[in-house]
Amino acid sequence: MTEADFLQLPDLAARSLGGAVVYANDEFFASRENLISPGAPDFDPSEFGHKGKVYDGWETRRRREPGHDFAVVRLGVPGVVEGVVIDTAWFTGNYPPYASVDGVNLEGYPTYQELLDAAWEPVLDRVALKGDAANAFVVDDDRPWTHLRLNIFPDGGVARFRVHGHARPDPAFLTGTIDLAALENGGDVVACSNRFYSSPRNIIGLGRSRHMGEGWENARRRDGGNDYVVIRLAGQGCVDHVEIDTSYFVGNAPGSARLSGIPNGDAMSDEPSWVELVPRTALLPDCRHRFRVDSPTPVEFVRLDVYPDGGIARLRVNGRLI
Ligand SMILES: NC(=O)NC(NC(N)=O)C(=O)[O-]
Repeated sequence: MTEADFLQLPDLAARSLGGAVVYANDEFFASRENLISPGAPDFDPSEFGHKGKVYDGWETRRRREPGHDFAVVRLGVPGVVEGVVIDTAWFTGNYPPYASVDGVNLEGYPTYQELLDAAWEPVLDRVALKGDAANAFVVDDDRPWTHLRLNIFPDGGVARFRVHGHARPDPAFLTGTIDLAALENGGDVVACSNRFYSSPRNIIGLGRSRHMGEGWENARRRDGGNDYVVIRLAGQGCVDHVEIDTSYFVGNAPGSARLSGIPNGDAMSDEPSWVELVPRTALLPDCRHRFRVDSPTPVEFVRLDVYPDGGIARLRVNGRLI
């Protein structure tokens, strides 16, 4: 996989997916939690605090003894890592010259002490970093991890740590009726007609959106066609009921929408065999719509068509894996 490819995959460490930075051996200058903050890091050249220059990142003190610094990240959902970004934005005279990444796959809810004592495995061997740069590295390892350890050599500051890959949720929690499309359950967006304002992946994220920017918003369409998003479900499943949520899309909700499924897994085929899950139905602005689905055919992909364009806050595809 190339850097361009892995950057398209979800960030498994993102706070919005339940990721957390659970430990750092030192965070004298700047807090470890900033590593997984959303968006690009801020920088105000005039801002100083009691401990020095304020950075939107994780920054350790200058080391005066041998060793190196590290931070431990719990992934929001366990997963296979295809690439990491160690972003040293704004760290120039104080970035770490080298970094490496280790992983561990632990059941349950390990304490930080259990994490420190865990048998970590190398995920990314020691690499050279550039200062003030989004250092991207492809990872070639198909083992799933629950936690990653970012090691910096010997010390310094990292603004953001992004962990791109495929979710591999615990199958023990994929029983009964679940949201087959949810990112946390292993669903993901595989195609989308237009992602001009915001990512279509938002519609399968955790929880409800809090404003328009947390949904999927395409551009105004001027060509007579319609916008769509295709989602690979957690696996083959029978759909019971769906939710199409236009919350916060008031002047820019779709006029109507349709949900179809593809049973054979060939979403990219020119002639997939479509199953109608929700026929084309008028939508209201700023409204959670729920629809019962009456189709016995299991599907592996769903396609949401919006007519002609417009924003969607969330799509929930509730059903049972077969
Ligand atoms: N100007 C700095 O950034 N200095 C120091 N860092 C902070 N945060 O003040 C340092 O030693 O790296």
